[in-house]
Amino acid sequence: MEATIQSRFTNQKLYKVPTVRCSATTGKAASVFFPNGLGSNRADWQSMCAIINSNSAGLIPYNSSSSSSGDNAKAPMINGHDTSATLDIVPVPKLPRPLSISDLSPAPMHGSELRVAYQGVPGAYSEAAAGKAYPKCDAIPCDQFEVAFQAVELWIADRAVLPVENSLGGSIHRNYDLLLRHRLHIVGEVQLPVHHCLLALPGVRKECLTRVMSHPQALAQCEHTLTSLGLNVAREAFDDTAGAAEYVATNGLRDTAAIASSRAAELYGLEVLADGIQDDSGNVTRFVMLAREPVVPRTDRPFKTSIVFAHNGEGTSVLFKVLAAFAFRDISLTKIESRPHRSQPIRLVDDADAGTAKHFEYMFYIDFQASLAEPRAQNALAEVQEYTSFLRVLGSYPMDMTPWSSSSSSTSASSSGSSS
Ligand SMILES: O=C(O)C(=O)C[C@]1(C(=O)O)C=C[C@@H](O)C=C1
Repeated sequence: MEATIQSRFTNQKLYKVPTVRCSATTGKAASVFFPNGLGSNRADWQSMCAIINSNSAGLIPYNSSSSSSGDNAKAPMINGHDTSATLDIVPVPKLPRPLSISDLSPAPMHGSELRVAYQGVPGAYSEAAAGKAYPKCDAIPCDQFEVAFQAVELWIADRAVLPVENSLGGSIHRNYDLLLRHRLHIVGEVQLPVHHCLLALPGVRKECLTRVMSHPQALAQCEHTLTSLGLNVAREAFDDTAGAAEYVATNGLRDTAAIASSRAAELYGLEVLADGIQDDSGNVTRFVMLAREPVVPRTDRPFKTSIVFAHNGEGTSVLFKVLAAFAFRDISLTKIESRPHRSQPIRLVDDADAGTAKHFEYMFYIDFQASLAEPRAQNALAEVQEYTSFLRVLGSYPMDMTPWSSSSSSTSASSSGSSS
């Protein structure tokens, strides 16, 4: 398991192919027991989560031996551009280097501040989200989502803050899949207004640009604006927005712009060619906070609960029954997402006359607006369990109730009041 994509000494990306190895699913059924009336103390709650997680762990173990493609990697030659042709190299200040898989030895770093892992380099929106969730935290950059999960599991970090959905681009599927494969608990959420800028080296004009680099979500969030700015540029995916800015700066690329935050422009010495280039001024990304221990659910403030379940191929009726279990108890759903069932992606149905039908199998993720301390939520889940072959509670946590303001800066670190 090796992933050297960042030089330890120069803070510059080298981009050998990352080889993160993640788990596969086994597909065995698991059961979950919901006592009628959950105890209110931490011990009860933790033992309940342990039951849930031991069941889900049996179904979908996390191990590091099977393969996955990992996050994007890049070679120094991109779309025929020789990135070694460095012209005006802007001096980039020494910033914390993102954690790599190779850094993940379980030696805890002790300190008084909460250590919060995020994916990306300083200046990424995820760093701002970490600051919003935990205002005085020590934010730890990680080069992949997977590494942020492992940093918490191995006690290198106390929390991870990871994006799960964006108002324009939709769900960040990789993190849904990783939530299932790891055993961390969702302990909170923050919603971050995302305000993108077009950044280039000082003196570069828009007309000189042939390429724009950024995180795929950021490229998608600015698609129409790029066209309306008259930019006829190739879009190039990068691991994170600030990483793209750093790459443009350290390689002196005068034909390439990055889409990133104004903080990234300051950090990497780039100029803002255009400000607020997201296609919708209300562009917002929702992040979840992850921890090794769950929070004790409460009823004195708005809570959300996130679950994931699978069923044994009885068509749409199961989904209907699950939704009804919430609807009849007046519990609002705030999100529903489906992902391929990794251990059983396809179900074959033989029909003597018509041949073999191939149905896709899914994992369903649901967020609902209730605390697991509420009997109506416990009863709904007890009912859901009857219809499903696998059920796991990912977390029951305080909702982000920050007053909505689409214009507030994504890089300001105001408290959401939802820290756990
Ligand atoms: O690249 C970054 O700066 C990130 O923090 C990642 C990310 C994402 O994954 O969606 C976060 C917020 C924005 O939606 C764009 C990119």
